[in-house]
Amino acid sequence: MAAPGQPRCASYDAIVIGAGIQGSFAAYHLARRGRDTLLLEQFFLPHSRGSSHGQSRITRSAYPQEHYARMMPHSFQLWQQLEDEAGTSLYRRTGLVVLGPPGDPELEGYRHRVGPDDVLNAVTLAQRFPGLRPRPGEVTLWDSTGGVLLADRALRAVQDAFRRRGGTVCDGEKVLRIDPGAEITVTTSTGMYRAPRLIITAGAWTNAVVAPLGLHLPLQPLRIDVCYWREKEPSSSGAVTPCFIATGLPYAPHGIYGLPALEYPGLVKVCYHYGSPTDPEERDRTPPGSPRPHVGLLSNFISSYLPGLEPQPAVLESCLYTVSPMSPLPPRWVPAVPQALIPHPMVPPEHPG
Ligand SMILES: Cc1cc2nc3c(=O)[nH]c(=O)nc-3n(C[C@H](O)[C@H](O)[C@H](O)COP(=O)(O)OP(=O)(O)OC[C@H]3O[C@@H](n4cnc5c(N)ncnc54)[C@H](O)[C@@H]3O)c2cc1C
Ligand SMILES: O=C(O)[C@@H]1CCCC=N1
Repeated sequence: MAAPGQPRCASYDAIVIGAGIQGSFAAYHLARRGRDTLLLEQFFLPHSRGSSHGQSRITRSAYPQEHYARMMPHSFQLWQQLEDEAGTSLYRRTGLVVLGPPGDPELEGYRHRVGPDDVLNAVTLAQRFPGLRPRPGEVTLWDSTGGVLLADRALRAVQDAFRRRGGTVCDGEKVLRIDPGAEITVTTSTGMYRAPRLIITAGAWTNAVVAPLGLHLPLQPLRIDVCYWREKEPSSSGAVTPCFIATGLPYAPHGIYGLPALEYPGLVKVCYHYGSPTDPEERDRTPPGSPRPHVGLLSNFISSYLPGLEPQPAVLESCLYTVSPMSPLPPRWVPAVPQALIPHPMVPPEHPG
């Protein structure tokens, strides 16, 4: 224990910066492999300042991106593993409808991820998702593995499982400095820690964390309007609609997605899959009356595709995306991360058998 007034300096096998879903799972899997791990978080947990808060996220198999699609079988196994360990359900299988104009590149990216029987005709769509009204000629695809991850519950579950496996969570501790070396030293607002391995999962604050190391990654934090829309007629009790993703909309080039009413009874979450550039520290400092252009395009969409919802949001919350350049990074791009920051070869991931 450090002398009074001096920061304590504890040593670990690994340190993870940022207790969002990425860092919390990284720490949990390190602890599963017997690594003595410290998970550092600047805000007291739980918090709603980053990207992982809220009740719901979509998960699915049908990603146009090959690397995501390839990960998903193992991802579903890992979710099941955590549900079994935590003794709670984290994934609600609702099915997912992807809709868009024939020939839309993103829709075609989905098409070859689903089977021929998963191209829905109007009758089948009406049975599975009665409130959704595609435009004439639009294609609707079905991903039966699509569903809702209970995000807040998942975050608690993985952090609790990490602690149960001997992991240390220090929240309300902001990382101020990283000194690379064979033993990396991490200095926070109240302590100093050392480990041979460091994982940085700081989300929208990543560049603020790595800047003192002379690093700047091409990342752009975005403020996301999280919108919930009231059902004009309460859906029959217990009825859970599928999730959906709408692509190829000229007025919404990044796509629109929706999840069934979960967080707030009678309110359906429908959001635009993009946002406004922001500083993570300024996300909620939008002057009253600031324009929210994405809410307007969502109202337009809802009036046409989801006429059972009131076309004005009943609840408006905020979240953060951190996006990298839309175009694939040139092959030569490798972050010039000091060697000391690159984790030593760890125990290979458990065979995803
Ligand atoms: C509205 C919205 C909807 C989404 N929908 C989906 C979806 O349906 N499906 C899906 O797969 N994904 C979805 N996502 C994306 C997903 O939520 C994010 O990719 C994920 O939550 C990112 O997690 P993270 O841990 O990287 O970031 P974060 O959750 O932001 O975690 C980073 C953490 O690092 C901490 N931190 C930063 N700096 C420091 C520091 N100096 N010291 C200590 N701690 C620090 C922060 O406080 C934060 O807690 C959505 C995101 C949003 C915002
Ligand atoms: O990729 C997904 O499934 C989701 C869709 C909603 C917003 C973010 N990601």
